[in-house]
Amino acid sequence: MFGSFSKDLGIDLGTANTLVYVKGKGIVVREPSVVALRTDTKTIEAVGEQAKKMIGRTPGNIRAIRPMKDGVIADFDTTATMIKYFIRSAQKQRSLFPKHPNVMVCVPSGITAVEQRAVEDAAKQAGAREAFIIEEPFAAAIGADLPVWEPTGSMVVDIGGGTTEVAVISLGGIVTSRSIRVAGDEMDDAIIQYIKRLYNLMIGERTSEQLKMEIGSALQLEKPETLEIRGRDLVSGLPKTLAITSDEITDALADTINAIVDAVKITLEKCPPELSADIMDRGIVLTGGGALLRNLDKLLQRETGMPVIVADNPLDCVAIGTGRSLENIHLFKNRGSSGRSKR
Ligand SMILES: Nc1ncnc2c1ncn2[C@@H]1O[C@H](COP(=O)(O)OP(=O)(O)OP(=O)(O)O)[C@@H](O)[C@H]1O
Repeated sequence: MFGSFSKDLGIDLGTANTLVYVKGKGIVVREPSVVALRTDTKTIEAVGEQAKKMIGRTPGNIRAIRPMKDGVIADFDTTATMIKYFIRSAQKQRSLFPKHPNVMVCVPSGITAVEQRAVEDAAKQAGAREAFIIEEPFAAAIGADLPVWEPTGSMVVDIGGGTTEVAVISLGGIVTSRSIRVAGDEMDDAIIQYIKRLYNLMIGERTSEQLKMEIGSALQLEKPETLEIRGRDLVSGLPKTLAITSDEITDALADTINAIVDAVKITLEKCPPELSADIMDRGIVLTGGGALLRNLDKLLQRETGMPVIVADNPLDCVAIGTGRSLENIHLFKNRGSSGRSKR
């Protein structure tokens, strides 16, 4: 019955990026989770990379939206359209695809049963034969090669765009977890607010993300760096160029990063002692794009006293784990969604 899953799809439906994984082929689609809608005709103008380019640059009749923004499905129809588009993109790349593959979709662990059902329905509407759900930290742990099915504790911290998911996993289940709606997007917002407050300069989301990625750091750098950015002066209303330092970005990100550190500490406090000992041996593993923020591992190590490791290819762990979980699809059939919290 479960003969070949090579053509089934794993979808990491992220708030920032959506990745599609095909077994034996790897990641075949990697695009921003953005949809551009025409407000007058209510039609889709663009999806993915094309739509992301439109953020902050649309005329009145086009709206670029991120349907998954805060880790929840803000808009069901748009999410369904987006899933459909990504499944089609994957199918286009492999002409041998069946029309109706099984689809495993990865969702934030904080979503409600209703939202979970909405994702399953969206995948079915998009042509999936059967749709399965896997929780994000569980998929991240599989993708980071952690021994999730064994009787040993593994801790994963997945810092994405909309949510940070912290989970302790053992024997195929989430023992304890915490999902907070504080992650990369919140960091970008914090930078926007900081620059506005300090310099009366309004910058866009893309510029603040660039500052975070290029000169951002959780701890001050030994050799501070600077980046020139452009924005709109709120006093004169005119465009202005400004050099921002890495120390300023560290300052701007402090509150957001503290919230992530607190989520990790609280999860550790709730962790059964035997599993804490396993985590002490193996270390806390960071995944998701936020794991790439410089020195976040060092800061977490200092704050928790635990070893902290950034996974290889942190941006891909969830998609890889979602895809690999298709190999154990029978477990998902029997149990509903595997990795479901035992809380
Ligand atoms: N080098 C970097 N430094 C800091 N942040 C980064 C870096 N590269 C990517 N990011 C951030 O990582 C986030 C995207 O990560 P990822 O693709 O794992 O999220 P997602 O899976 O789409 O979101 P979620 O897990 O909330 O559903 C974005 O906020 C992006 O700005």
